[in-house]
Amino acid sequence: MLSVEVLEAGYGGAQVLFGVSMEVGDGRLTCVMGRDGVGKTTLLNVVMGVVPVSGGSVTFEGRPLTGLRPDQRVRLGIGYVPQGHDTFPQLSVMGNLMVTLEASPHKDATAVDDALELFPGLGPLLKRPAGNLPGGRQRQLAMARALVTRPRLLILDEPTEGVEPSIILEIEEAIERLRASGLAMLLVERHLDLALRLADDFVILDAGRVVRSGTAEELKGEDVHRLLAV
Ligand SMILES: Nc1ncnc2c1ncn2[C@@H]1O[C@H](COP(=O)(O)OP(=O)(O)OP(=O)(O)O)[C@@H](O)[C@H]1O
Repeated sequence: MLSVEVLEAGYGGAQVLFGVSMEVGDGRLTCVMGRDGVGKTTLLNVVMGVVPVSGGSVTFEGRPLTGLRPDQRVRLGIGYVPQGHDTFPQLSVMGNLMVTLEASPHKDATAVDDALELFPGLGPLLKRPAGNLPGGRQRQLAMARALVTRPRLLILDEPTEGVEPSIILEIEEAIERLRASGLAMLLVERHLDLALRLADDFVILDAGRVVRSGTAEELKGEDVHRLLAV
């Protein structure tokens, strides 16, 4: 579904990713892990076209993404939930979802119902300005917005970072349900226990290079903690 090959990327003269190759298979969840600053977010931003590549390629469903803008990648079927609160803070929860629906290629309102069904905690908050919601609810809204576009690949950058424990559970459940529905996902997650519960496949980065990759089963016997410890 998503194929990254021998990717080189960075910011100006500062190279961050060195020959990174990885895949997300149909209906599979691939988790990218690694210490702070190893290039996880940069990898996601390259897939979305936010950071340009200086070498290698990114292919989605057999189509090279080179030269496509982020919004064009969304239209092709890639949903992206970046780190932090990716919502329109002044708009209500429903307003956030409707704006996204209007910008989506399909304009099928049942996509809003489906997204809200996945996050029942948002139901009583539909009229509240997004910027006034607790952090975890904002994160759920950002995920709901990405889902309204009906992506075939969903990219999540640390969806549980800074989120209240009770809402972390809800987010984990939502990711499990999306996985059961067959949605392919690319996830950056720093909590190894959570990642091991959710992921089919792993990619571990260190200093911009892939140092381990494989299925969750293959990785269980390895000393993964060593690669993630600060
Ligand atoms: N916009 C930017 N301009 C210049 N350098 C950047 C920019 N964004 C990130 N970097 C640098 O690129 C490197 C990789 O950062 P990146 O955010 O991809 O790491 P990460 O693995 O996602 O870490 P974290 O979990 O801390 O976000 C770091 O050295 C960082 O300082």
